[in-house]
Amino acid sequence: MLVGMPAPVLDTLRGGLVVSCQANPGSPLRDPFIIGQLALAAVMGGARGVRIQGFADVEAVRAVTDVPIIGLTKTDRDDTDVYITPTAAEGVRLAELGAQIVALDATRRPRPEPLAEMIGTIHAAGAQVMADISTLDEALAAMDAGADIVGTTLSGYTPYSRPGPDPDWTLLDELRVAGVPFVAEGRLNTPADAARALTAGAAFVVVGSAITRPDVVTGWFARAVQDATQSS
Ligand SMILES: CC(=O)N[C@H](C=O)[C@@H](O)[C@H](O)[C@H](O)COP(=O)(O)O
Repeated sequence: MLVGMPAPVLDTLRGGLVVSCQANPGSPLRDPFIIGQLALAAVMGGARGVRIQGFADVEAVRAVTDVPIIGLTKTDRDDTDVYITPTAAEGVRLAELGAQIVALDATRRPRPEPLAEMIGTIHAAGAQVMADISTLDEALAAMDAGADIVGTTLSGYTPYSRPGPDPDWTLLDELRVAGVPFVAEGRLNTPADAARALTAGAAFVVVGSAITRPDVVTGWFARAVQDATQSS
């Protein structure tokens, strides 16, 4: 059984729902004030924590709520495909702004900084580390490197992991059998998916698009309506 460092903040999330409040580039919701309101609405609905992207949004959300924040950056770089919190400096800044947990890319793709060093630096800044992975091997390596928990966030987003559109239920099973503490995240698009993920062994679940990306959810409905129209 692999066990991360003592995890008081992570423990408060155990068995609960975390809502990812992020807006894609170009979305009319991409504004720190709006992300703060989305976070408040999520907490009102029962979210125990929130997952927030970018310094301005973490700062805005911390100003309006005390719930645990999983912070991350999304940084496009020319030198690597790693884009979720690619450097320790970004992780430290997120911690300074109020993220108790920092999420970072722990895939095996070439990375700008060694994973273990990054995790050590973020721990020293007082935050816990959620390692976003896409395969079991990456999860095991991330725990060896000192991560507190892994997240299935990047399954389907690396060229070698299982593609969507469904959640990667196989990966959840593999993590549970291997005894890796994990968060289920990615394409949990219904309450039944979220409940199933907990039954499958997840410490807690993170849901994003289905709750906080109305543009994406509208697309699901619009396509279904269009398909129905064409087949009638
Ligand atoms: C792959 C990637 O960059 N995922 C991001 C990570 O923070 C977010 O865009 C997702 O919304 C989040 O993981 C939740 O997933 P879903 O929106 O499927 O519930």
